[in-house]
Amino acid sequence: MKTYKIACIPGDGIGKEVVPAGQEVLQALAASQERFRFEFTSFGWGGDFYREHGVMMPADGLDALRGMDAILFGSAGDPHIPDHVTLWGLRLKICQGFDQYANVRPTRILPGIDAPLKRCAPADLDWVIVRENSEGEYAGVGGRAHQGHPIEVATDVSVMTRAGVERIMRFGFRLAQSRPRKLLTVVTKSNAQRHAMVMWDEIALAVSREFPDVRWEKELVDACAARMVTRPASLDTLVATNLHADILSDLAAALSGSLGIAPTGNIDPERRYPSMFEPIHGSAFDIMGRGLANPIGTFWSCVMLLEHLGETDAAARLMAALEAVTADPALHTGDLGGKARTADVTAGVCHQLLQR
Ligand SMILES: NC(=O)c1ccc[n+]([C@@H]2O[C@H](COP(=O)([O-])OP(=O)(O)OC[C@H]3O[C@@H](n4cnc5c(N)ncnc54)[C@H](O)[C@@H]3O)[C@@H](O)[C@H]2O)c1
Ligand SMILES: O=C(O)[C@H](O)[C@@H](O)C(=O)O
Ligand SMILES: [K+]
Ligand SMILES: [Mn+2]
Repeated sequence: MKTYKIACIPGDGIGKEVVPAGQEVLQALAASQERFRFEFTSFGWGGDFYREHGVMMPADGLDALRGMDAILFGSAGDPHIPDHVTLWGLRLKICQGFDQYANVRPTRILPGIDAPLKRCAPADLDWVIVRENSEGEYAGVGGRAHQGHPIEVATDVSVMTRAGVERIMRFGFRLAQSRPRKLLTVVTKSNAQRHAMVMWDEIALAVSREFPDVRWEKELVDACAARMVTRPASLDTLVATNLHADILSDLAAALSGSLGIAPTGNIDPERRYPSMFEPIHGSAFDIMGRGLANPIGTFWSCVMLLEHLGETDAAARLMAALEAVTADPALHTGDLGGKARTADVTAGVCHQLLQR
């Protein structure tokens, strides 16, 4: 029997609730078959670790993760620590440290979910957003000087490299090619941002020639946001910069019913390092510590984790189990208008796994 080594990093806020739930579901899945088992190692990094040690994770923390087959992550974000300290000290340290340059964010309206768009049938919304995950607006380049003085200056410089754009475009085209519609929307802002985004467009055109069977188009990000609402069925696979895709993917999640449902893979396509899977949401300060968080986004991220490991049958079983649970309104959490608790949804998915 194969053993997969999984690092669990709950982090902060509801991450501490949804990651153990994800672990429980993965354990139930493992127990139901004889092909593989999991060896989980949990890391108590995040805001509490920061209060004790002054850093979100140890300086050599990446070394502890290096030999893992995958990472299951919760959220970085603590009400008492500045958001840029928590995000950069944990999530981005891992994503950038392991060069997980492709952030993949599928969105669908799952069975039983009452999505907010009245003219959008479930079949009309089936997207995958590919987020550039290593550079751009998140390059971390910039600075502040003369703090507090009238002449204070601050910059956040977006940095795009040819190598970085080429590899994410190729990833986007390849993903579009693997989906039935073979349609890619390249999200841009090359009207206003006249240097890097123009290079982004040029590289899209060059890479498109390697994929003659993929239909592709350019769309400005503001128009793309509107189109997601007005013509959802016209979209399929999208590729966008780090920040554009961050925003569009929260919109996509909301249009599919809730931020609590949506999954992410932070993928190193070359498999030099472990990839990291997490719900797209954050710490949810308003509901944390109360057992109210929707764990479905984490479970769907576990499906992506299994797919990444090549366990496609197990992934399909888990997806079917969580779709059976979303189909039952009695198992909807508050974000979906229901009264169920994290533990009810988790038990529901584990119960479904026993029947499949
Ligand atoms: N990947 C990450 O680690 C990550 C992602 C997003 C935000 N953050 C951090 O989290 C903190 C809070 O950020 P925010 O408020 O902008 O976004 P958020 O995603 O934490 O919450 C936004 C809203 O969605 C709701 N929500 C989110 N997930 C839910 C779930 N599973 N079930 C039910 N409701 C859910 C919350 O209750 C809140 O009302 C900040 O520190 C931010 O930097 C971290
Ligand atoms: O980009 C961000 O702000 C964070 O990555 C978070 O919002 C996310 O989407 O993971
Ligand atoms: K998250
Ligand atoms: Mn985000």
